Amino acid sequence: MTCALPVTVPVVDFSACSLERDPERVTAEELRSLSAQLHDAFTRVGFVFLQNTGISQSEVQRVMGVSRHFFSLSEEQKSLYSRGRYEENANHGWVSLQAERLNPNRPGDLKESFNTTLLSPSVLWPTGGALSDFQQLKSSFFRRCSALGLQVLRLMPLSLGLEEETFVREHQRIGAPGNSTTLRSLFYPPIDPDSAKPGQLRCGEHSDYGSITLLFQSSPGIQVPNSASGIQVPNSASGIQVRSVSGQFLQVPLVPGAVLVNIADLMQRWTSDAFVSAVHRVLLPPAGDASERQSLAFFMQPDDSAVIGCCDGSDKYPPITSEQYLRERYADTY
Ligand SMILES: O=C(O)CCC(=O)C(=O)O
Ligand SMILES: [Fe+2]
Repeated sequence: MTCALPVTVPVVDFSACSLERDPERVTAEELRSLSAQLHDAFTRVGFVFLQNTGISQSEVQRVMGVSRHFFSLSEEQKSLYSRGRYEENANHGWVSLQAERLNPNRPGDLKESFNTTLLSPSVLWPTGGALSDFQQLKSSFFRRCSALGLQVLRLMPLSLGLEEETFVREHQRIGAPGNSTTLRSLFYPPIDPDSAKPGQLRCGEHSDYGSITLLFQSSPGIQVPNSASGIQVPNSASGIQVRSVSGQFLQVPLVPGAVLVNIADLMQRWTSDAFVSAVHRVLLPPAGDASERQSLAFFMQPDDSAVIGCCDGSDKYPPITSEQYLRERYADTY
């Protein structure tokens, strides 16, 4: 019998491995303790809040601010930067409202987004006026998130009895062709719930695709399953789908200054289900709430050619390349 305890997302003090700290000065005991706290969160909930990471609230606000200016451009202007225009990586660029269904059984999500996947010189960036530092802010935030994400990926193997570089060595090409790690700015416009289609959400139920995701939110909205012990993992050819048996969700609070980190599907496969890639979603605002919402998600993805098997040596999931897995998931979404 499973006992469905209500879940809260743990909050962990990350100062020992903050980007501000000299990595040479971190003690083995600090690494062990942080790794154990991540292990607890990732096995029970799949989500954790990290405080004192070195990424400041003002940095986050600047990136959200410049993103907001971009979203206020006309459709015609934004379409110059549409997703799908680069051969080096199809994911880079702007995605319009309702173009994506993260839950393929629902109408298109009521969100717009801008994906930064490539930092290469071929990229056309919006410029001028309020967007003059768009490229600089996005590129530098991308690099900061990458540095933080790699710190987390370096801590994770320790608690699993694996070698420190196990996950990091498959993330060598972040920001370059051959890796699809993406910084995504999301904009959820104000909604009149009466005009939404039946079943339509801001962001439908889904799990993320890659290794881990870092999330920064302007206001609460994201929901996770409210019961960890009811999680089941059907093993299907097209990928993992994690659901809480109860089907109920918990509203994640906002922890000011903290980064929400979650496990994604390829990491769940990699760890033979030790770490949980939990389904999450963003509902429409309640009736009468005309506020907009923004978030920044940094989706870390192993290099395209990385072959993800099970690191415990089991054959619970067949090996799959990072690129193949991502391609299958995009096919479900668009
Ligand atoms: O905007 C959010 O808070 C979450 C978005 C999300 O889960 C996603 O884009 O994968
Ligand atoms: Fe997500």
